[in-house]
Amino acid sequence: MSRKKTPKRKGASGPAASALPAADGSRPARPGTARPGPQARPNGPPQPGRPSLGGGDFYDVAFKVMLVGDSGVGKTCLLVRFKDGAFLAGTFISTVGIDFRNKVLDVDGMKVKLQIWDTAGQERFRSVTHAYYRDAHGQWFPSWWWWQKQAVMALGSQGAKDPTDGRETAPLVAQVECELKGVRGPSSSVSPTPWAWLTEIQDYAQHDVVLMLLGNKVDSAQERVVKREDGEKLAKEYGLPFMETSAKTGLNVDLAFTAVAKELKQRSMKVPSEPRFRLHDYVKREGRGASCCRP
Ligand SMILES: Nc1nc2c(ncn2[C@@H]2O[C@H](COP(=O)(O)OP(=O)(O)OP(=O)(O)O)[C@@H](O)[C@H]2O)c(=O)[nH]1
Ligand SMILES: [Mg+2]
Repeated sequence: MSRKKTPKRKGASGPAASALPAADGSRPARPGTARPGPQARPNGPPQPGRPSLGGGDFYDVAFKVMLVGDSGVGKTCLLVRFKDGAFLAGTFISTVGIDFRNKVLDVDGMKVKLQIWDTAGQERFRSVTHAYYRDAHGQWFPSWWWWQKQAVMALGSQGAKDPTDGRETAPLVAQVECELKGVRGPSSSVSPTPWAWLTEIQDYAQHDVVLMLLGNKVDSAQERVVKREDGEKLAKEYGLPFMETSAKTGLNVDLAFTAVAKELKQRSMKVPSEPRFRLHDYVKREGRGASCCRP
């Protein structure tokens, strides 16, 4: 789906590959600095005990999480809310290429590092995102603690208008319904077009990827066009856990990432004595309704 009036960063005509972080999470080398080769571990040579993020932030296990969805649905804002507890209000600056942030969570007494990749929703960056799905398998790091499992959080918007600047967007449910029915809408920026993300995840992500569907921007009752029940119904058709979130108010943001971290940890650890964690039940039980958290 194309977007109207998206301010572009100066000189950004496509993915600037040299400026993008490597799929293993390392940043491009500055001039005059050496870049670790693909076999280097992100935290240096293997050490007994817990690896560190560099700033004394130790963790037991690390996973890669990707945020995908159309441009403007709020991926960057969701990540900033989760990482820094803040909301990026004001002018919408569309992500160019891809970026990531790390956050370590305490999950049932274990330090779980999530390396969260914020992808660009714009069509012209699609091939960049595809490459990062593939590298999320972690073939570069044949280590037992690194990149064992992958998660993708697919975002849509529950509103028809961007409450920040009033631009129109096709809401999540309309778009996904188009995909379910195989309908191809007219190529207008507001008409729903098939939601290509689930097909893309099937094609490019790990076969046992942890998936979650998020309906973002539920903070504005006036702008909402998708009822929560409709989002839930749709997610059920795909067999996906579903949560409504708001990067603006913080509604369900920590919860969504925690749920994904719990599922990833359980799938990779398989501690027989631990009760089985059920992602669907957890989000259903713990998720809060939009009316609880007005800004
Ligand atoms: N009201 C409201 N606005 C939001 C929310 N999340 C994001 N926005 C606004 O929506 C616009 C787009 O947000 P971004 O996070 O930059 O969107 P994105 O999905 O990263 O877009 P791309 O980088 O182009 O893929 C910005 O103007 C945000 O302020 C939300 O939960 N509520
Ligand atoms: Mg973005």
